[in-house]
Amino acid sequence: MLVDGKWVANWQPVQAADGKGRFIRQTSQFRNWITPDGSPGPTGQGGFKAEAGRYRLYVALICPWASRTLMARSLKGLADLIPVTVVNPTLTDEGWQFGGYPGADEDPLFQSRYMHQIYTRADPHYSGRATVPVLWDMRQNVMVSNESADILRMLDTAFEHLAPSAIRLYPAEIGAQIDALNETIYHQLNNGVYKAGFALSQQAYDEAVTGVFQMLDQLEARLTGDFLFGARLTETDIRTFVTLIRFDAAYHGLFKTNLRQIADYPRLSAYMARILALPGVRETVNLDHITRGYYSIKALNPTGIRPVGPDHVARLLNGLQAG
Ligand SMILES: N[C@@H](CCC(=O)N[C@@H](CS)C(=O)NCC(=O)O)C(=O)O
Repeated sequence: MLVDGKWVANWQPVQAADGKGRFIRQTSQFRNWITPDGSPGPTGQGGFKAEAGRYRLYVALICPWASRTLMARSLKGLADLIPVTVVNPTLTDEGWQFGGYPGADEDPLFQSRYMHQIYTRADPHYSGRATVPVLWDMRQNVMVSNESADILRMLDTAFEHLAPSAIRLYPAEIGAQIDALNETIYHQLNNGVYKAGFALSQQAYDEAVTGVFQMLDQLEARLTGDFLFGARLTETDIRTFVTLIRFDAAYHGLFKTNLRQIADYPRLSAYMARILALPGVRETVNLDHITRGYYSIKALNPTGIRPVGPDHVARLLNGLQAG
């Protein structure tokens, strides 16, 4: 991580835990919003007007939080307006690295070697982890946001006048319900799998894994329609999908969330395939980056050996053309 702009200690997945060995995820620090006219958003500073080609999204294809934003970018038809840079999936001692792997990009803006250099460019005294996603303003050379939940929301509304879209990921009239379901899914599932995988005690693991499967059971029961809120796709579906698609291939083995697989849940499996088949979604999923990335986390898998299966995820993805 960075302390006062300097990289300290080799990269470790867990830098913070509570007294009971529970993994604590850090809070994002760059919280500005792009808006249609550059007026300030709910947090941070103003001055980030929606413009074609002005902003760049830095992502890792292994990362569910980054993939949320990639999916929103695709589904909202913003691919031509917001270019993307993909980091190398392998976690190094200095965190995310650019280039050097099929499907990974060099940093086109500053030729940085590591993602942490983007953070010190944004703030020479930054202290914290150098996470993805990062939304970067190429006009002012500043970081707009490193919080995927906020980026999802701004992509939903800010560019509407430049790229009108029939999809509304956060319809105001069900906003409160979306917020409430997001919250539970985040704690029990999205971050729940990480809490299981990065637990430093049996108790912390037991608590986390119980939450994960309670959530999956609840979602299986809830899914009587196409999506979690019935016929329309919302951001909650995106936030759920990114965890489901990684589950059998990575979390089930590496994070020990192995009571069941998603393949054991008929409705969740059909739901995952339904979302995957939406235009532009398949292209945001790269199974090679996902397995390579997770199984490169040395603290959990010192040899870096990547398991061969399960092959049902690959079959599902290959059935929908390679990406
Ligand atoms: N709250 C952030 C979390 C992002 C995050 O934790 N990303 C992980 C990858 S999945 C990361 O970049 N980790 C690198 C690190 O922790 O050093 C968000 O949702 O945008």
